[in-house]
Amino acid sequence: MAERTPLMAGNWKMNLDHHQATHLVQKLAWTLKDAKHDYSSVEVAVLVPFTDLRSVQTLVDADKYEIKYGAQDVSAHTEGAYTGEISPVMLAKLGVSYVAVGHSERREYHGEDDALCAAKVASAFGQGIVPILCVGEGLDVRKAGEQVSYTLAQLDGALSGLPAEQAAQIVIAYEPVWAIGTGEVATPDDAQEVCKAIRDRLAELYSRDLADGVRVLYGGSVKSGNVAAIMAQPDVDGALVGGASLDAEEFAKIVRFRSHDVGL
Ligand SMILES: O=C(CO)COP(=O)(O)O
Repeated sequence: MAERTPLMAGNWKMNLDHHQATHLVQKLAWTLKDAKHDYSSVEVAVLVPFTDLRSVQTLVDADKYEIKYGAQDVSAHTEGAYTGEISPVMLAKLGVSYVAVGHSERREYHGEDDALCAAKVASAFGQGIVPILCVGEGLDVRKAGEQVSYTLAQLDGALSGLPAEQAAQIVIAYEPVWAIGTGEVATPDDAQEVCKAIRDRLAELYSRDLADGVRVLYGGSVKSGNVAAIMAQPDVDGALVGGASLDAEEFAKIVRFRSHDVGL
């Protein structure tokens, strides 16, 4: 099986202005440095508000931090009369590595559908930015036991037409909507069930080899106290962390999930 470097990505959502962003990234970098964190063993990224990106870029470049950064959304277009949107070209100029696409809050509050997600995935890749495609079911779907088919339909829709070279780079985040910001974390088995189904679908759509190289993250109320059990699942390759990523020490503990077992 291909080696997959775990990715811990903090999704700040609409929190922290550019001053606060600088403080948090600095504190995170120092905390991880003190702990001698090896970024090649667990990759670290923060997905920040657009208005924070330039400040975060300046800091990361100046201090040569290994923390990656990204945005929380991207336009499906590269330029033109799209008031309020942000082009992937602009994001690429700011050195972003990742962009979230299709977060459930975008789907719910902005009516984003799978076709738009597919366009945004293509738009990000067009500028060399890796999309973190978010999928996951709501509570009604979970109660009906249809979480796998529902999530795979979202996956199929957003990957529609995506060439294998790009699919090989994508990151998928399984975020059950009922576990987001609710404190109700999916059990490790719940996370594994859908993350495995996502990987199996990638194998069907592309190849087993490709699927084995794609990172599938879990998101939804991840904290330092529950991350190790979730990461122990074979098909979970990291976490997309909301609330807990706003606290540098807590997020650093999540990044260092492997050290918890040995009490480091
Ligand atoms: O939506 C999420 C990350 O994208 C999860 O948010 P919480 O970690 O706050 O539940």
